[in-house]
Amino acid sequence: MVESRRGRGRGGRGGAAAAKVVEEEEDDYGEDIIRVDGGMLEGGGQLFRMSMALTYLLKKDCLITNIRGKRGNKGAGLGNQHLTGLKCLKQLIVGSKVKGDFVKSKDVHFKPGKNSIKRDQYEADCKTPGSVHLISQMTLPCLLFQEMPQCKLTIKGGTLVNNSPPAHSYEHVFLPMIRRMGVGVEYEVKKHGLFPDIVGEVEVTIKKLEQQLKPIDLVERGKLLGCTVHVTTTDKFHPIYTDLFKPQFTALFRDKVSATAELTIKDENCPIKKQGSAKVLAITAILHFEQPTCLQANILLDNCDEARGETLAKELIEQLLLLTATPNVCTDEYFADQLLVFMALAEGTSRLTCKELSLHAETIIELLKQFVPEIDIQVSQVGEGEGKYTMVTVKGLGLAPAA
Ligand SMILES: Nc1ncnc2c1ncn2[C@@H]1O[C@H](COP(=O)(O)OP(=O)(O)OP(=O)(O)O)[C@@H](O)[C@H]1O
Repeated sequence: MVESRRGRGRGGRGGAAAAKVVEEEEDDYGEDIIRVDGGMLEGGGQLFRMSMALTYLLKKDCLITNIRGKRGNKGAGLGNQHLTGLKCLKQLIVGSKVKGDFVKSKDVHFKPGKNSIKRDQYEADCKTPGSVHLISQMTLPCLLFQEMPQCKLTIKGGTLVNNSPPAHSYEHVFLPMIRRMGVGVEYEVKKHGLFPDIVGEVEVTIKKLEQQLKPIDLVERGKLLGCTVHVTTTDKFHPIYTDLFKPQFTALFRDKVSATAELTIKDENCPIKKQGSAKVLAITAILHFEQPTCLQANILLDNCDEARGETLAKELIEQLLLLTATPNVCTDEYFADQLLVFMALAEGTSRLTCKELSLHAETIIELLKQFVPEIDIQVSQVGEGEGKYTMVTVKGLGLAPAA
């Protein structure tokens, strides 16, 4: 819940820890502070990251308590990746202030004030394979509203790690979608980062917006044109890809998904130089449609053994079948939540369709409403029975670029 200082008692719902922060910083709180319960709905890292990004974008200080409150006692509080993102944002926004920026911290008070992003480069180092794309999730929307013409972020961490966008989906599905909205972004994987001990590196260069973001309309996809499958493995699993996976996938794809769509399988093995103990097999399948839009499914196995490789193609095909079963679904469950913030910032009305709204997406919608109570976001169900899907319509705020 977001309430102004006046609207609530001392300490608020964050419990004892939150009360401590409040007491320590009594004088720091303005009328406009947004208070977020970091354990609401999905209650994980994404809620923290987007709270911090919206704090800068909407120029409202934020106190987030109970960070990652749904991750249980062991997981709660800031992890390495979340902290690296926060420090990156703090450094980029010259003059901003932050309290609670340490590992395991459950409360963070972030005060960008009226300060803006004035650095044209920064290196964020996770020191572990924490997801570089999740650090980018927090920083990229902010960097659109920077003072410099562009900013080059070097992010060190994981590029193919579980529960986060894998490199190929990020590059070939997510970035093209936001480019359509006017985002100027270049992305390059310098080295893949893998669980448990290979720290990789990407370079993301983001251009300052010259005009407001354009809305996007992702409600029709048209004919399936083709499927690209990116297979990345550490050396040991190369034979699975060549001898077993490729023919199996080809057969299943032709049989069940489309007999005419073109199938391209890309061996992405080369960029991985084995340095640690990682035994990763990462497969991302991207379906390309006419309109244009892309749907993706991915599988990532840390600690893969050869027997597991045999069932992978079938698992991936199941995911692709689910994605293609409902006509007009244009985003998968993951990228729907990641697009919402851009839609909210754009000038005009954006729409997206997905099979079902994920809890991550519901959480972002709730967070946006907390930051901007008057924002107009409608969620509706379209169709019936098996063909039913969800449409989200967002009337964007039309945030103006930095002067
Ligand atoms: N397989 C996937 N493909 C694409 N995006 C993904 C995938 N898995 C997760 N994501 C996206 O990554 C983000 C994960 O957010 P989440 O809060 O779960 O992560 P986190 O920072 O690791 O925190 P926590 O450890 O608290 O879960 C979401 O935006 C989600 O949509």
